[in-house]
Amino acid sequence: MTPEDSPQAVQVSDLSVDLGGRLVLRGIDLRIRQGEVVAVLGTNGSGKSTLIKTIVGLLPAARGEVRLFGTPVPRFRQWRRVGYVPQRITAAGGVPATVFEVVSSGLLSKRRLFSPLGAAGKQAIEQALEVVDMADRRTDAVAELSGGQQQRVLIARALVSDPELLILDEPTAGVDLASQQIFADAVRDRVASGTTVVMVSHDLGPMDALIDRSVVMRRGRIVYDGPPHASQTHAHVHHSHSDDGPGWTPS
Ligand SMILES: Nc1ncnc2c1ncn2[C@@H]1O[C@H](COP(=O)(O)OP(=O)(O)OP(=O)(O)O)[C@@H](O)[C@H]1O
Repeated sequence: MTPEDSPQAVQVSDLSVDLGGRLVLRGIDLRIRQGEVVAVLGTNGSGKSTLIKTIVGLLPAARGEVRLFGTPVPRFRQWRRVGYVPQRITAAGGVPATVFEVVSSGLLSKRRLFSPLGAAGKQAIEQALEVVDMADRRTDAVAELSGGQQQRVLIARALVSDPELLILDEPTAGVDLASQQIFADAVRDRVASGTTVVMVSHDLGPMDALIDRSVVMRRGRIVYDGPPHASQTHAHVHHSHSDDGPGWTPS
């Protein structure tokens, strides 16, 4: 089987997304094969998070479609195959929840709602908490954690179901270097067993070595898709903090 024939984890076809009457994504085509590790790069406001949210079904397509493992997202039900770490938000979302509860929500689609967690589930949660070094905080309220610690809890929630596809939107923003390294090691182990990774990042840090391919966005379009090192001139943009400025300043 040639790489072109291998199964697609993500297929984005002619995707346009409208937010508040503005076309934020325009005609995106992207195919990600199972086992690939893809970085999505680009300036602030270029549409990276919008693309990620549309891939996980949080935003509707105005035109075109997204398929996960061959199924159009509106009909996709196998969410346990997908782990998603959102761009930094408060993990608690205003609801009082402990670290353990938030991580256990990553297993919800694996078991029926309200059915008790089995021993295997508990063990998976403990392992995910160990990976992010939060096991000793398991009974603490997430709202009482620091921002970086909350992000580590979200990472544990995404890893706990051992998903085939990890979709990460700046997963380690605000996370210290030691924790970034621990997370990169956890992702490397999963990649070695065939997990597909799509990751938005402004600073790949220890993840850099894992990337097979980079996609660079600008103003809602893909302007580069290829080997990571050739993307450097496009992407190592020390950002103008606006996509309306004169454009990129390659470093
Ligand atoms: N709810 C919304 N309504 C209208 N426009 C929006 C909305 N959310 C985002 N946008 C706009 O869509 C564009 C893309 O935003 P997006 O968050 O996808 O960018 P990004 O590349 O992820 O940026 P960053 O690097 O800053 O996270 C921006 O111009 C933003 O202002």
